[in-house]
Amino acid sequence: MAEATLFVGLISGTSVDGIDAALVRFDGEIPRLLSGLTHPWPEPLRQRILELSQRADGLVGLDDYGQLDVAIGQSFAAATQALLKQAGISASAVRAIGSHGQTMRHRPQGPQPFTLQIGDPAVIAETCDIDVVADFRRADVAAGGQGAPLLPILHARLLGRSGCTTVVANLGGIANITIIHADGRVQGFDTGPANGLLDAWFHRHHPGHYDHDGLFAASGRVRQDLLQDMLQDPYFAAPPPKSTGREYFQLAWLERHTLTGCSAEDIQASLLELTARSLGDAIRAHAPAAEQVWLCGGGIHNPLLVQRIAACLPGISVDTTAAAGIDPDYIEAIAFAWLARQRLLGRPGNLPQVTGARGLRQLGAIYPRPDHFI
Ligand SMILES: Nc1ncnc2c1ncn2[C@@H]1O[C@H](COP(=O)(O)OP(=O)(O)OP(=O)(O)O)[C@@H](O)[C@H]1O
Ligand SMILES: CC(=O)N[C@H]1[C@@H]2OC[C@@H](O2)[C@@H](O)[C@@H]1O[C@H](C)C(=O)O
Repeated sequence: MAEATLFVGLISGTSVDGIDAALVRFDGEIPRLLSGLTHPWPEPLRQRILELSQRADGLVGLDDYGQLDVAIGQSFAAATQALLKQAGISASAVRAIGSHGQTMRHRPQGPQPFTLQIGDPAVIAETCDIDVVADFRRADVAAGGQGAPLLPILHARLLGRSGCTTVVANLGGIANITIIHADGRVQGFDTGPANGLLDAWFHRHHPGHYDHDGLFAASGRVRQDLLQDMLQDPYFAAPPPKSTGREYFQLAWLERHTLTGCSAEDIQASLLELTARSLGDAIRAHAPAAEQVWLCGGGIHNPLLVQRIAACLPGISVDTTAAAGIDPDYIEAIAFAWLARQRLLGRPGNLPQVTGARGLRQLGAIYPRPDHFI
């Protein structure tokens, strides 16, 4: 029997801007995006996620936690149904859904390291009548890894070019890079904050979720004293493997620096420059031979951010992955479809040299659809 080739990938990232859903067909090993959409969060649910995922004390009642897990699962199911309707595809044509869920906490260090992605996969399987693979990060963390970033393995397969050092930079809530060295070696880590901090500062001063086209940042000027102070954070110079999240790079982090005398727009400009500088510094330090940088993630729609990143990387060609035929807005959702397929085929999904895990691991747990006994 021919192998079923349609998969759905779902993720809500650290920007919590919406649920990205991708319908993916595999031509052999290569995933092709057939249809994609970003399903909006109900606003109260989005606010709740943002509040809890950044709360320093992490306090949440068990009832609250359980309900949030189910509510997020219901929204992920609704995203899938909207995607299949848009594509004119029935649930029975889809082999499986790979659901990343919503990251609420990421603490891969310490005596009990953990990473927490929620959005009840059983609810998604039951509602959509499709097998679900979820909880992709835990096995890597249990094996001593960071559990993130997970995309480097796919970035390397899709965008690696032998003889050319290539970097893929994702501008999400957090920024992360994959380095594919000319000899094929792959590295990857989170470089620091991106849209999460930009969105939070913007939203404190304006209605709306983000600084559209970077106009607010463009109206301010970069405060070098503040920028240099922020760049002193030990995260930036720490060696990989490393990963971070919104529980660290958030407004409380910004407010630990001296902001007196800085206007709101100066701080927006300085945060944007921090994103560009920390990314550029990481690329120059870890990929000095880089010739090509491919950008993806929501930050590519911020022209000022893209311009500042290119300015931090003189002599390197900087383009979005669209120029390589990969939709920069859906590469993460495509990756979770790909990871679900890896799991069903019994293949590993992590790259130990990236995450620091003790070895290759199958990632994700399977939640079968109602009539599927396996
Ligand atoms: N026109 C625009 N101008 C400025 N910023 C934009 C624009 N469009 C999108 N963005 C930014 O992109 C963000 C969404 O990015 P993205 O969807 O990659 O985040 P994410 O999936 O949560 O990220 P990740 O999981 O990688 O952390 C928005 O919150 C916003 O900051
Ligand atoms: C714990 C977690 O959700 N990490 C995300 C986050 O968003 C960007 C960056 O930080 C990256 O490390 C990761 O997401 C992508 C999908 C990854 O694992 O490659």
